Amino acid sequence: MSEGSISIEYAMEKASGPHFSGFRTPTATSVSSTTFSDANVPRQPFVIAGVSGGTASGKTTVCDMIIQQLHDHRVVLVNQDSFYRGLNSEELKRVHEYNFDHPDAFDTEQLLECIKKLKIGHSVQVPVYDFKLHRRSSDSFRQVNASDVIILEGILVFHDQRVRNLMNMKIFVDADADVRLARRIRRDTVERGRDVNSVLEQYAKFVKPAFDDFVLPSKKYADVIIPRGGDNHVAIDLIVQHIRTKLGQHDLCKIYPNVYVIQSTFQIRGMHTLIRDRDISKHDFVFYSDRLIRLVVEHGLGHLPFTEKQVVTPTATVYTGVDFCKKLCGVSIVRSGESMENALRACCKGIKIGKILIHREGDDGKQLIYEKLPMDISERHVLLLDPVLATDSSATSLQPFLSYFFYLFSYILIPILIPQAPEGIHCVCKRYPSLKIVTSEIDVALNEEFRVIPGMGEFGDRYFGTDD
Ligand SMILES: Nc1ncnc2c1ncn2[C@@H]1O[C@H](COP(=O)(O)OP(=O)(O)O)[C@@H](O)[C@H]1O
Ligand SMILES: Nc1ccn([C@@H]2O[C@H](COP(=O)(O)O)[C@@H](O)[C@H]2O)c(=O)n1
Ligand SMILES: [Mg+2]
Repeated sequence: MSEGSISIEYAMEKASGPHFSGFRTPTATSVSSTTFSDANVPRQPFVIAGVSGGTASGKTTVCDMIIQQLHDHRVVLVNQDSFYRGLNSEELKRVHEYNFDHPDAFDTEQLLECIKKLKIGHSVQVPVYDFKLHRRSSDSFRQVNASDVIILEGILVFHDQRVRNLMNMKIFVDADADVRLARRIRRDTVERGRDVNSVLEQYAKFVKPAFDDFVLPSKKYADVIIPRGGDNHVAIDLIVQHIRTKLGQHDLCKIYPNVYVIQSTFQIRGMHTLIRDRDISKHDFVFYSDRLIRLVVEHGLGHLPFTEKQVVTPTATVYTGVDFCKKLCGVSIVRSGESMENALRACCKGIKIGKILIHREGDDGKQLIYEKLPMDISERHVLLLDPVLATDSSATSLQPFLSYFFYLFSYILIPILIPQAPEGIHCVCKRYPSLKIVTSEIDVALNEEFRVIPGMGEFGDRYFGTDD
């Protein structure tokens, strides 16, 4: 590898930011003069979730449910309401003419500053707002510590682009307008010191027009829309599961900088949901596995070193780009690794692909019994194809192969894998820190029978149709 290629690889990695969305290791500047929540170690949130929706749609209720279900993680809630500007005496005299539903009613600069601080691991003091007096408490604040998950909730949290950009996930809580109005009347008369007439008047004059002008137009930014709010247990479970998965991956990525999890989107979650479904048809299992494999392979190729390359465009200008790494080959672990060969061939024209077969005898008597590898493999980067790295014992079964290569050659090996168990990743990463693992998802754990949970069954059998 030339010096040039190293620096380009480094520059590209640097430009592409953290290897896992939302997580950034603390820098010297981010850890200056601050009180940190835990033992002076700045905690960086992994997930910043925005929850928006009309008044009384159930935002606060949904957030409470998410927080309750994520009880084993550190989660904090920040309400946009806390950033209402306090009214001055003139405004207070004519409070019925004040529009609390307009974006200008909030101190968005202060909200931004607060979320940015939490994002880099600082604790913040959030104002306490009084809906009866329409002002902030002058002497009390709520201390919010940086956490793994920050939920920002409010009618207009998607309105300002700068606030939106801080979110990894945007949820819109939907409910019929008449249901919301009925709830609002009940809540504001019981909890916010209003009478029915004032609620109805405020609703017609300000709340409904502002919903149409500002809240509803921001719904398009949502990643997930929850109809029926807190009654929609399925949607809330899915969101909680998604956050849990991301947090589990986050921990591993923190420990091993050589583990790369492709950024999860709801498309990718959807594909995992399908291939994990035991009732999916064989045809669909293969179809969605192929789609996922292709994504992982493309992502893995992005971690290979590049060299700089200049081309002349049809407009006779020079474009400075990069050249693909040419010296590579695949090695598939027979049999399930063969399911990844087509994707690799589709991405790398004419690529050489070798094979190894690891025969398993009992729990620890693993041995390599077959290998057919390209003659010049020592000059190539190797993409080791194995779709599932489950137990640490299955990871150990790769060790004869890995040790063999590391003994003979000193180049980077890049296995490409889909759903993984943390135990397997720990085992391989600890032993081979210079190897890179690229995966689409990491499972929660292994159960007592060493099966991956939630898992996806025997991948090879399901893919090649030998599971019945
Ligand atoms: N699914 C539901 N069924 C019945 N009442 C609900 C439901 N969701 C919320 N509420 C009630 O409606 C009111 C408004 O809900 P809240 O979660 O505070 O909405 P938001 O934060 O969107 O304004 C509260 O009094 C709450 O208890
Ligand atoms: N002093 C205030 C401040 C706000 N409001 C109303 O609260 C609504 C937002 O809170 P939700 O929990 O319903 O999202 C908003 O529609 C304001 O009209 C208020 O009445 N008085
Ligand atoms: Mg609320």
